[in-house]
Amino acid sequence: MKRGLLIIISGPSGVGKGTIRSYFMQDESLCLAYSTSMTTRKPRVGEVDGKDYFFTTRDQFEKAMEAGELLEWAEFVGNYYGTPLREVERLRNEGKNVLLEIEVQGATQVREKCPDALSIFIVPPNMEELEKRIRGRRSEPEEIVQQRLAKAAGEMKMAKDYKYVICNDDPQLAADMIKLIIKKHMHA
Ligand SMILES: Nc1nc2c(ncn2[C@@H]2O[C@H](COP(=O)(O)OP(=O)(O)O)[C@@H](O)[C@H]2O)c(=O)[nH]1
Ligand SMILES: Nc1ncnc2c1ncn2[C@@H]1O[C@H](COP(=O)(O)OP(=O)(O)O)[C@@H](O)[C@H]1O
Repeated sequence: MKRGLLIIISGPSGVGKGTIRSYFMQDESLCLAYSTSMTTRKPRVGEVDGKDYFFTTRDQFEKAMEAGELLEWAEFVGNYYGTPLREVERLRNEGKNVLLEIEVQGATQVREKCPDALSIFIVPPNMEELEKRIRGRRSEPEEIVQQRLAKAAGEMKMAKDYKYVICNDDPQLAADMIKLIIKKHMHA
C-alpha cells in the first residue's frame, strides 16, 4: 500500500484553520486523518480531550518530549504543543493522508525531518480582519488575544517557507483549494 502523505497546515491564531478543516475533513476521497496534538493549554468550552487535543500537564509533556515521543513540538504563548509521532506513523502506514495543524516552529522541524511533507500556510485577507475573527471567537481573555495578535506578524513572515499560501476570505473556497492541492499530490 502507498504510504500516506504528511500535510502541514499553519496560519496565525484565528485565521480560520479549524473552520476550513471542517469543510474538507469528512471528504472520503481525500482519505484524511487528523493528528491530535498534545497541549498544556486548558480546554476551551466544547473541546474534547483526545479529539481536539490531548490535554496534559507540563510535566507529562516534558516526559513525552524527553522520551522522543513527539515528531515536533513548540511553545506558543505560554503553552507547549506537540505531535505524537507513533500515531502519525501508524496512520501513514495505513495509507492515510495525515493532517498536522501546527504553528510555524513545529512546521520547520517537520520539514527538516520529512522534506517531502506538503505544507500550506493560511493567511487572512488583512490584519484587521484577523483581529476581528480572533476577538469574535471569544475563546481567550484580552491579554492572550493581544499576545496571539503580536505573534501573528512574525508568523506571516514564515509563509514563504511553505509550498502553498492560501487566503481565507471565503472558507468554502479556501477548503476547495486545499482539496485540489491534496488531490494533486495524492496522484503525483
Ligand atoms: N508546533 C505545534 N503547534 C501546534 C500543535 N497543535 C496546535 N498547534 C498550533 O498552536 C497554535 C495555538 O493553537 P490553539 O491554542 O489551539 O489556538 P487556535 O489555533 O487559535 O485555535 C496554533 O497555531 C496551532 O496550529 C502541535 O502539535 N505542534
Ligand atoms: N472566511 C471567514 N470569514 C469570516 N469569519 C471566519 C472565516 N473563517 C473563519 N472565521 C471565523 O473566525 C474565527 C476563528 O476561526 P477558527 O477556525 O477558530 O481559527 P483558527 O483555527 O485558525 O484559530 C471563528 O469565529 C470563525 O467562525
